[in-house]
Amino acid sequence: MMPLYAKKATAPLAGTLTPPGDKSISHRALIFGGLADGETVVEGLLVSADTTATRNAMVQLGASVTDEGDVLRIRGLGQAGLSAPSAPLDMGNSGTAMRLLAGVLAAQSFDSVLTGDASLNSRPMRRIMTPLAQMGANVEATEAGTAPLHIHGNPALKGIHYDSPVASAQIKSCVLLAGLFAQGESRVTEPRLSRDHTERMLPLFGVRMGEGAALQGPQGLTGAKVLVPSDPSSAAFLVAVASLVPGSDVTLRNVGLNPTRSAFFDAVKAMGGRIDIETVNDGSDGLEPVGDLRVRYNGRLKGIDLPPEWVPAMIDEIPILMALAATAQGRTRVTDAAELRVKESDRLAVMARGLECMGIELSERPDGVDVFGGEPCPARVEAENDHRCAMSFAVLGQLIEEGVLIDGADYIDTSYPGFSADMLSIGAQLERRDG
Ligand SMILES: O=C(O)C1=C[C@@H](OP(=O)(O)O)[C@@H](O)[C@H](O)C1
Ligand SMILES: C=C(OP(=O)(O)O)C(=O)O
Repeated sequence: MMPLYAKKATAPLAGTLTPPGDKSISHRALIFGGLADGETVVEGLLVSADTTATRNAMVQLGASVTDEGDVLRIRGLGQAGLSAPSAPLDMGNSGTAMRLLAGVLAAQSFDSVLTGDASLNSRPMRRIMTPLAQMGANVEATEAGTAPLHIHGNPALKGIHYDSPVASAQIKSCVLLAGLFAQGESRVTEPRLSRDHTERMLPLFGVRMGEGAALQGPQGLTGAKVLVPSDPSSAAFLVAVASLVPGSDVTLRNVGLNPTRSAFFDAVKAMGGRIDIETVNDGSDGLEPVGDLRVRYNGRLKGIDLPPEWVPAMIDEIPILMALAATAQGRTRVTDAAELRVKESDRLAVMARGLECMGIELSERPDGVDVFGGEPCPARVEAENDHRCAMSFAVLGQLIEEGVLIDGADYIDTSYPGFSADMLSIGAQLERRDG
């Protein structure tokens, strides 16, 4: 595909829109629905390359999934109902799809293979192989600990208490999913709380959870109705662009505000941005908290020291935070964010190189970065097929008269297929253009 070209917005951005469905919740709805007895109905599912990989995998394992307008219906297979896939399961670009399904497949009575694209097949998988092995699973990876994963199913897993060295919802969910099939309790603790969608959603499917991330196995799921809110990680780009372009006033509807996901909005406010939130659901019913966000330009942002305890709750928003930091007054410091180096790309490095091309001063450390805000200048940058880096550069381009040309921007569809359309609808300047 041609590079993406983003250039200075000619007028304040304005409008109201509903960002796409939450990717994390959509993956879980597809997997849990496929495992459940009976029918699951999903409203607001994200349809993107990543979630399509999960959907296809569930179908290869025997589930039936049908679309009815905006509603998705999954006829689940029940606890013992999955069948052996006749080919490797291709998870594309999606770490979540691979790591969550590995937990399910480790406990089956058949063997399976999980693979992905070049990015996914270079991401670390020992982080799930270690706890799965402790449960009695047999998963083989390459010598580097990467996919393809050859999973020799073992229906006689045993529950464990896993004290994860990393705050990771993918590790936590992998263990809990395997735990649904295992004998005894499975419990995961982590250095900081990662997104808790699995813990919130399993009870919807009739699973009895223990305190925190814990459950007693074996337990089956029953079909449920899932309402998927808009993805705060996708909304983040719109919040950012409205906070950067003078005079902007943009409203985002139905955005997920789970506290384990919403720290980016706090960071924007700490930088001086203006976000007014109208609560739609405060989450006291145990479901996902949701609200409408009105974002208004509020002057030039200022740099902050990002509190390290906020990082897990905005783990996918660090690239767009770095883009904001590039134009803010003063220094922004990010620490305790080494996880960024093992996402779809080394996000700290890809963002740092791109911002440097735009003339921004910064210094990188193994676990973070200092960005010294300035005036980004026209440049050609490389997003290395990382959707979030590509969208972050496109947001920053809205401040640059002669624009920024973004190579490696073809993977935006993994999380936000409507990104360009949504940006254009509020007045941003974006197009595909010949290099
Ligand atoms: O569980 C999930 O849905 C996700 C967890 C996070 O990954 P880690 O668990 O590796 O932190 C996040 O980066 C990813 O986009 C989605
Ligand atoms: C890290 C991400 O996703 P995943 O780990 O599922 O590939 C992301 O969407 O930013």
